[in-house]
Amino acid sequence: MSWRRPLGCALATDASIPGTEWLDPFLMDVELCRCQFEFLPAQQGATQHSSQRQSHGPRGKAFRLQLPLCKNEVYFLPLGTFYHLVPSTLFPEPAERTLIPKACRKGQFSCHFPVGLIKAMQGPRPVVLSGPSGAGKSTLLKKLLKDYENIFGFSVSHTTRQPRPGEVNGKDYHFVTREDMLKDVNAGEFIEHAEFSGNMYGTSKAAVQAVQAQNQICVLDVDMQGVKNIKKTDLNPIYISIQPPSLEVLEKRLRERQTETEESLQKRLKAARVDLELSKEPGLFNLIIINDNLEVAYLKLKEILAEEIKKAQGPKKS
Ligand SMILES: Nc1nc2c(ncn2[C@@H]2O[C@H](COP(=O)(O)OP(=O)(O)O)[C@@H](O)[C@H]2O)c(=O)[nH]1
Ligand SMILES: Nc1ncnc2c1ncn2[C@@H]1O[C@H](COP(=O)(O)OP(=O)(O)O)[C@@H](O)[C@H]1O
Repeated sequence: MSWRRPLGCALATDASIPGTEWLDPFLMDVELCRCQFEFLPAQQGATQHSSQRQSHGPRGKAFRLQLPLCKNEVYFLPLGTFYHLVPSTLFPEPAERTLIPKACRKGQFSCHFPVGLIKAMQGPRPVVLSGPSGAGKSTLLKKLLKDYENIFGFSVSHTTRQPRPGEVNGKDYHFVTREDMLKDVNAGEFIEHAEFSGNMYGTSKAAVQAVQAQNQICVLDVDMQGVKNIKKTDLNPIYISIQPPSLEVLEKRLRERQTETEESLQKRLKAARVDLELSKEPGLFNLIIINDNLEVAYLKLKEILAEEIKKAQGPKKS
């Protein structure tokens, strides 16, 4: 077989739940944490892979396990007499995925997992890039997406602002009317949304899921309101603020970019002052990068993301 043995782990479940006694309770001496989970039929999942939609033998469809703590799906893998819980990123060919016994497909289970495994299953964390307009977020992001094409994926936001020359609908943004965006916001389709410089911006659930379904590190470019709102979700990203060396430099860059009217430029500068002030809040960002020299800033960005990049690259196939 072409896959590596995943982190060894079996499950201990509540003996009170019928049908789970086959799960091996050998987790006697590992560090444990407890969490609730639920089996969901694959077709109800928001982040299905096409392979999951296939039928997997006489007992029906493959089932995925959605753990509140985990971004990745996980599967049961029978190894000998034990059932091992493994993240889908480590999984072999779809045909080798196992089926979960019928009795376990419904309801809530209480399980014990080794903390290390939970961490492994969480996969790479998303990344939030924030900072004043004109600080260099898009420039750094584009470099990252180019150098790590299959590792990072951009969460394409919605906005009501007009496209700039060269911007592509569906790639840079989903350009929408305020009416449409409000409708979708009210329908609960957004993780967060904000008003910036007279326009609406927002991250849809679908935008993040589209990236995560590819097992890529999801990168979000959001303003300060976005940062605060994402903090209230369970996305658990790494927060990075990209900042200019000074407001004067910021103004110069924005003017030279030639994308703004005098009015929108002034609005951006005003927002930048507030942004820089708010970003001083301790703990708000994991890292603040002063983008003076682009190459130096890019190196710092890669440095803080090194661990996530390694996780996303996954174990070497043997
Ligand atoms: N909250 C939030 N802010 C966003 C989103 N997308 C973009 N922004 C922010 O909106 C602001 C304006 O973006 P944009 O009009 O593209 O101008 P630019 O940042 O100067 O290129 C920037 O601070 C972005 O980080 C989003 O989905 N949510
Ligand atoms: N380190 C830098 N030195 C000089 N110019 C820069 C640097 N970083 C970005 N720029 C330029 O500044 C402008 C604003 O950068 P951009 O990436 O569009 O910012 P943001 O996405 O944060 O609004 C762009 O014209 C970009 O080419």
